[in-house]
Amino acid sequence: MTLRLGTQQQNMHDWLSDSWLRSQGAGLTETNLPEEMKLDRDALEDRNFHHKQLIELVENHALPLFSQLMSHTSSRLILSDSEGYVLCHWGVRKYSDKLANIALDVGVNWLEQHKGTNAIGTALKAKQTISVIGEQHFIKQHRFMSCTASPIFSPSGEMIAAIDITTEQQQHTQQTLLLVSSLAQQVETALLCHLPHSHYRIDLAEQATLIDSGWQGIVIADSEGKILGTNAMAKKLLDTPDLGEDIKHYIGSQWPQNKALSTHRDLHLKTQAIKPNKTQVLGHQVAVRFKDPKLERAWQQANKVVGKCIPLLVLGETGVGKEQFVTKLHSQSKRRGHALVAVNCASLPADLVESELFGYQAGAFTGASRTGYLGKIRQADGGFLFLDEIGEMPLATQSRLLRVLQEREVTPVGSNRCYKVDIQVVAATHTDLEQLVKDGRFRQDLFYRLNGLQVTLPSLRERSDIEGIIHKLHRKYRGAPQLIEASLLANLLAYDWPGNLRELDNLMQVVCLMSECEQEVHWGHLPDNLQRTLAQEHLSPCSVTEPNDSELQALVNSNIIACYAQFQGNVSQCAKQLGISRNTLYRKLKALGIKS
Ligand SMILES: Nc1ncnc2c1ncn2[C@@H]1O[C@H](COP(=O)(O)OP(=O)(O)OP(=O)(O)O)[C@@H](O)[C@H]1O
Repeated sequence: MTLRLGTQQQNMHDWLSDSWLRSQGAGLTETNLPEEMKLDRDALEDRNFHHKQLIELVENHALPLFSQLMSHTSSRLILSDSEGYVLCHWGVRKYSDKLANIALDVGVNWLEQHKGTNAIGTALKAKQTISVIGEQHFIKQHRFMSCTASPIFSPSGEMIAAIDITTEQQQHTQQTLLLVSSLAQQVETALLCHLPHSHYRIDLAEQATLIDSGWQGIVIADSEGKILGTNAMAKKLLDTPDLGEDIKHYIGSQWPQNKALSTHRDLHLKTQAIKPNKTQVLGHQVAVRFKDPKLERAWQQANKVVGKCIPLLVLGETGVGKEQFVTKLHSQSKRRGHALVAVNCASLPADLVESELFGYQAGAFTGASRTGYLGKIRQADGGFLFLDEIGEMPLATQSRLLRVLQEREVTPVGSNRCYKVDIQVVAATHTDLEQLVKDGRFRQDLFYRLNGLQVTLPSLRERSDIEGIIHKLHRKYRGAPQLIEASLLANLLAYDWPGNLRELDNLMQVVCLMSECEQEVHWGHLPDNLQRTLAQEHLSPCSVTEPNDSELQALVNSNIIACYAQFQGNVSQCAKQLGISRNTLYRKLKALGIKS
């Protein structure tokens, strides 16, 4: 705590004047709103993906407390990465619009050199919790707000992010400083507990009353008692133990004891077993990324082949997220330092396909640029060539592409020189390529070339994590915390989603806009067409009682009701117990008149 709050109180004027000097040194002026440095959508998605686990931990460990204490005020909780890019923010929507006017928005960089003295940038620079109140902001237009930010450190001590609370100036209190430090600490503790192979958490303090205070020391150990990580307080109490050392050297050979609470020398100890967690971190990698087993299998398989440069063919209905899947693969691969060049084979003009893909020599044809053109394949050298909608590629181009894939070299249009390329080819389509081959519209030899490994991404209706996705998108688009009406949720879960993630994403964006400032999203917020579709399904004869075997059906119904009661309304557990899908269970419950 002392470390985190640092010396802001004592050296108030030093840090502030230093920061103002740095702002001036960066060429900023107080009266001009600086030009913003903003990530494009894809780059922001990549960063958010990279920090997926951190964002989840902030949502689970910092957001609830923030919402409880601050959600009624004009305030926002903001998370930036260590490079100052805002990744996410939560809180009152109205205030978010006001902050968007000064570009305190996702994807924008708030380092001091871009925005002058401000809590996020200055806390990242100073590596400690900083409050920048009203007039202390360097830029005049920022002075209506007060911000407090604290850096977040990974278990290995690397600064990975900053968490910030921004309020209207008059609403800023000293407690905010304490709150933000505490939120950062909660997230750091959660990161510690998610270390791979973590098995035991040992809390320690000099006084028993401090054990559960949030300011205790924490040591994480594996199943054999080897230390995997510690927080700053544990480092202090145990005199900086080495990672990999046996915890017994520090807290006695009796450990672990049968009882959770114990003492050793002057320390009070509490030992707990950590439940294996699905999202434990492996460096920057997340061991399990997708909750849906089919998608997770596709992801694991795809990762294996892209490491080996084997062509990957990604299949799936339109809107299932094929492009995003490939973007993520690229960002996790060894080739991420090189380009991901996407070619939409459906929208390539037929007469330009060749020059687009293979490039051309200067002056190769009328209208060609004087300097020539490298072409998509050579642009992708060292990286990924993503051939989207491959089923739409004209036959003539298919044979040239085949040659490139076989020879791994390109001859630009109008040239007789070959250029070697090193590319990872990934193709995607929502069409049935094998059928196209049978119909003679797709070359069989090219199909086999592209089909090193084939993965099929599941449609949204097949996915077991659809409820989680609905809530994730709801969190993404809503302003303040908000509920989803249970019957609406049940219907969304039972819907077929022909447009898959694209349709769900658009819908959640619309309903969040329609339900702005309301506490609950309900039917009335749905667009008319979807209301009609869902209502038809709702009224459709989802009969619970089979007419010719009513006794048996009554038994089935009472079994469903008993099971539902036994699991206290937990649909997932109940469906598992009954051996039916969650969607089927929702339909059955609806037909039984039970609100789930
Ligand atoms: N994991 C995800 N979570 C939420 N929304 C997503 C996710 N993946 C994709 N989407 C949404 O679905 C839209 C479609 O994604 P994407 O373009 O990757 O699908 P696709 O399968 O390539 O579609 P098509 O076959 O039509 O080209 C995206 O713009 C995004 O809005």
